[in-house]
Parts: sequence; structure tokens; C-alpha cells
Amino acid sequence: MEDSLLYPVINNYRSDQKLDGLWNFKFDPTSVGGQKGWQNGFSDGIEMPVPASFNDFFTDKDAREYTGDFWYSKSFFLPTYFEGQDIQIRFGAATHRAVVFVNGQEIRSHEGGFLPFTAEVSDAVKFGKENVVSIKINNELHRDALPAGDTLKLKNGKRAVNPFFDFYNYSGLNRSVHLLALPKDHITDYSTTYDVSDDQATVHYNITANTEADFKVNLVDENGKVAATSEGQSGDLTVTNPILWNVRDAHLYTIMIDLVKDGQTLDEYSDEIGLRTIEIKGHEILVNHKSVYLRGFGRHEDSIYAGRAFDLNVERRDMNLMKWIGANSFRSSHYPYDEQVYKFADREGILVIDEVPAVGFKMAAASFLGGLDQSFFDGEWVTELYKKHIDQVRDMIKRDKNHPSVLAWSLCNEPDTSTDAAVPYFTKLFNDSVNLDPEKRPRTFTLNEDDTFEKSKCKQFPDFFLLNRYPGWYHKWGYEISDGEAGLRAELDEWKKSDIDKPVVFSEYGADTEPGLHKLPSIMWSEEYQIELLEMFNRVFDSYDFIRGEQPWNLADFQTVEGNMRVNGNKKGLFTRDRQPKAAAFYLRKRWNKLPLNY
Ligand SMILES: CCC[C@@H]1NC[C@@H](O)[C@H](O)[C@H]1C(=O)O
Repeated sequence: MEDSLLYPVINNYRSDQKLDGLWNFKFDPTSVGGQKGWQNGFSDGIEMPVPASFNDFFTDKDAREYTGDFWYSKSFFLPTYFEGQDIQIRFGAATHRAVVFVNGQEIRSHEGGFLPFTAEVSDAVKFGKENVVSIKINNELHRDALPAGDTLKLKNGKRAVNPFFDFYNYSGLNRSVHLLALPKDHITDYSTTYDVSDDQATVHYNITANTEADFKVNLVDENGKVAATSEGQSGDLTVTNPILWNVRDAHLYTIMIDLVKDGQTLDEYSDEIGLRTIEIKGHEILVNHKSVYLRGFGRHEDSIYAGRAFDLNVERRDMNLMKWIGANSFRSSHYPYDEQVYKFADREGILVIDEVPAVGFKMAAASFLGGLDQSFFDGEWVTELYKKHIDQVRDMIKRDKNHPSVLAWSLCNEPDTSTDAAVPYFTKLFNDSVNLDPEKRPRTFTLNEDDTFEKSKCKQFPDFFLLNRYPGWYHKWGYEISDGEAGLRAELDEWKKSDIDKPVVFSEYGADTEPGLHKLPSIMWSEEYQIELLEMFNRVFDSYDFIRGEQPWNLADFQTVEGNMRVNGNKKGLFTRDRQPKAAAFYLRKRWNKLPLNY
């Protein structure tokens, strides 16, 4: 678990210099980089953009599909005026595991390719001189790591990944790298919880720092006016006539925290927050005590050229597409996204179900790709896997807890919960995560196709249900879709008869669709069929009042491993990979724009 995951800011006390751009890059297939001194940097590599996945830049398949160790290195100058400050290098994401070196000195390692980590380098850097940061990364997949998969040794001696999940194993420094200079005494974290009514809102805050100190806190509105002030490591900021953060009607305040010692301000941290509450009551999801019906998507951080890397251009387009179609939410399937995505969602009033990369925990997925036929949770890998799983749940919640857009935490995607072996794992997971979020937002996971109401042994855990269902595509497809609808209704009738008094959200459903493929009458893969499948699901959704959300799979087409069921990736997008609409996008826009935005 990371000590601090605060997003970098620049102010009179803190400096933040991005080390993005071209880094030296080398593959290390026989893991000799350490013996060859690459931790001191190297100049005979290739120039690799950061942030970016390395895969799609290459023109040869061995390089695109490379699995194993690889190195990045970059030199940076550290001015003498930073002497006496705490010098850190913050990696937004290194996929999947990394070891960091500065000037040849090993600083730290990190496991997990979708969350930030910080290297404390004050004792390794030279002030007033050039320094070198090197990072060794490994992108192998294992059953005891997230996301789950295998790494195969081919007969030609090369390695290949066998993901138990359906997205390409894009790897590298996928998010920005920051060179930070902080005061020796500094703020390391803060958290907020809220009470809101129409005429008053109270922010209950709590601050952590690396030293005993006094704290002054201001809450400033969007016009720069101080709306409330407080003092102390914890306290309340009460705003009269507040402008609340609402779905698709976002209003942000800035919390400004000063760390003070002997009357002198030594550090400051500021961040944008939203005054709102999240609740689950019966079948309803409530924001500021008003029921919300989720409309949105499962997504991926995925784009041409940059692979899995955060791309501000793509995110701006995706947010505009979601507003155009009438969405009010998305799930960060199947991993925490770059912090800037949640900042976009905070500003746009879009709700986020934040998901850890606990995906592929299902041997059927492996057998879909050639795995074993056993319960995933019977595997000898489960103990080691759980340590990494809960560690990444802790860091995801620690990193994202202050975003008003975060509605809920998804602790797993499509695990195999149809056997008793899953129960102790999920019992521990939900027990160990219950107090991680000061706001106690709902926790859930997605129930896959096979984990029906009747078959899942883990329905007792989620605070609301996320159903991934694929009648019309993975079974009862084509002309049999009417049987698919009947089967879906039969399962939902089970949910309806049960005493389960929680909301159900459909978090995945859809059809692979080749843009431009038209057929009358329809045929699978045609744009017409994608609409017919969505029409079927929408008829069902409109029949059950406990269904409180619809998030078709996926917002956009995305890259996967090659396979006989994938045509250059997964084509279930409502938009193409270059973010242009398929016919179904216009159909869905009509359905969603009939509803009030925060219905
Ligand atoms: C029946 C499982 C469906 C599966 N669910 C997880 C997503 O990551 C995949 O992309 C999606 C698919 O196969 O389209």
C-alpha cells in the first residue's frame, strides 16, 4: 500500500515537473540488464514515447507481442534550489511490475500496472547536476497476479501471454511520470465525507501529514469566494445555500489545506471536490437523496498508437460522445483509469463505478483460451493472488476516494462464483475492504453469464448487483434471440421473487458489430443486429423496476489478443475505435435523451 497517492500539484511550496516525452527503451529477454549496468542508464536503446504502451509502435510481431523484462531510462537535471526538499519520482502506471533505479541505486519495486507509485529519491539524486532514472518493467501474466493469465514458453524460446481476459496486454509506462519536490514537512493525504440538504452542506474532512502540525482549511467556491473555513487535522466545513454536485450538473469547490508550524505555513495542498452524498436504499441508487438511473458504458483506456496509455485527446472525445448519447455514468472496466479521467467525470457530472484489475478469475475464461476446467478459487495461486488483490483495492480507494464522480467500487469482474471455493475468498475481500472508504460507498463486482441468480454462491456480498449478460451473442444468438429474451426474463423473475432488496444494474450486454455491415433482414455482426439486440434488452429493462441501470458493452471498439472470435479486437462498441458512431449509437441516443439526465 502506498503512503501517499495525492495527485501532483504546483504551488508556492510544491514543484511538479513532468518527465514525459522520449525515453531510452530496450527489451531484456534474458534478464541481463542488471548485470550490464542498465540501471545506470543506457544510450543504445530506441526512443520510446511516454506515456504510451510500447506495443503498437513496432512493425515486427516479436516486438509487438514481446513478453518479459524491458527497460526505460531518462536523464533529468535537478536544480540546486531543490536542495533540502523531499525529492520524489511518481509513476502514474508501469504495467505490470517495476523496479526503479536512480543513478544506479535501486530505490523500490512495485506490483500492479494500473495505479501510481512513488519513488523517494532524495538520498540518491545529485543537486545541480544531471541524474538518471531507470526502470525495469515486466509484463508477464500469472494466475497469482492481476489481471490473471498465463505466460507461455514457445518452442522457439520466446514467451507469449495467455490472458484470461478480453483486452490486449498493452504494456509500458502508460501514464505520466512526475519529478516532485515537496517540503520536508508535508501533507500526505486527506479525506472528506458529506452531509447535504437543500440549504446546507457540511464537509467532514480529515488530514494526514508526515509530521505533527496545525492545519488551516478553506473551502472556495467556483467564483473564488471563501465559502467556509476551519482549523485542525479534522473538522467540518459548513456551507449555507450550497451548490451541490449533481449528475450531469456538476459544481466543484476547492478545498485548500495549509500545514502550519509555529505560525508559519510550510505546505499547501488543494483539490477540487463536490458536495454530494451517495446512498443505496432498497432498489434505488441515490445521489443527494434523489434516485438515479444509470445510463452509460463499460469502457477501456484504449486507442490507436498509444495503446492503454492515457490520451487527453481521446478522453475529451469520449466525454463528448457520452454527453451526446445521453450517458450519465461509466464503469472503469477492468482497471482504475488515469486520475485525469476522474477529473473529467467530476467536472462533467458523470458517475464512475471504479474497478480494480481483478479480471480473469475464471478458468472458463482460460479454457475459452485453452485453460483448465476447475474452479479458479481452488487454485494454489489464490493466497498470493489475494495479497495483491486487496493491496490494489486499498490503493484504488486511497487514490480515488475524493472524487465526487466515484459512485461505487467494483472489486472484481466476472469471477467464477459458482463454486463454494469462491465464498471464503469473497468473504475476506468484502470484510477487508469494508472500512477503506471514509464515505462507505457501495462495493460490488460483476456477475458473469454463468453466475446466474441460481448458480452464484456470492450474491450475499455486493451492495448492489452488476450483471454481465449475453443472450443474443454468446448463446441463443441470431434467429434464437427470442429464446435469449425468454431466458433473461426467466432469470430476472427469479431475482424479482427473491427477497434481495438491492438495485440491479446491467453492466455488460452487446453484440460484436462490423461498422458498415448492413443486412435486411439482419444478421449477426451487422449494424441492424446490434440495434435489435439492444432493443431486446431495453424491452426487458423496462419490465422490471429493480433494474436501475443499463451500461452496454462497450463505449468503443478496443484491441484484444488475436483469435478466431476477434476481428482485430472486440467490436461490441457503440462507437468505432476511432470514435465514430455505429447506427446503434443513434438508436441509444434517442432512448436515453427521452429520459431526464439525473432520472
Ligand atoms: C461473456 C463474457 C463477455 C466479456 N465480459 C468481459 C469483457 O472484458 C469482454 O470484452 C466481454 C466480451 O467477450 O465481449
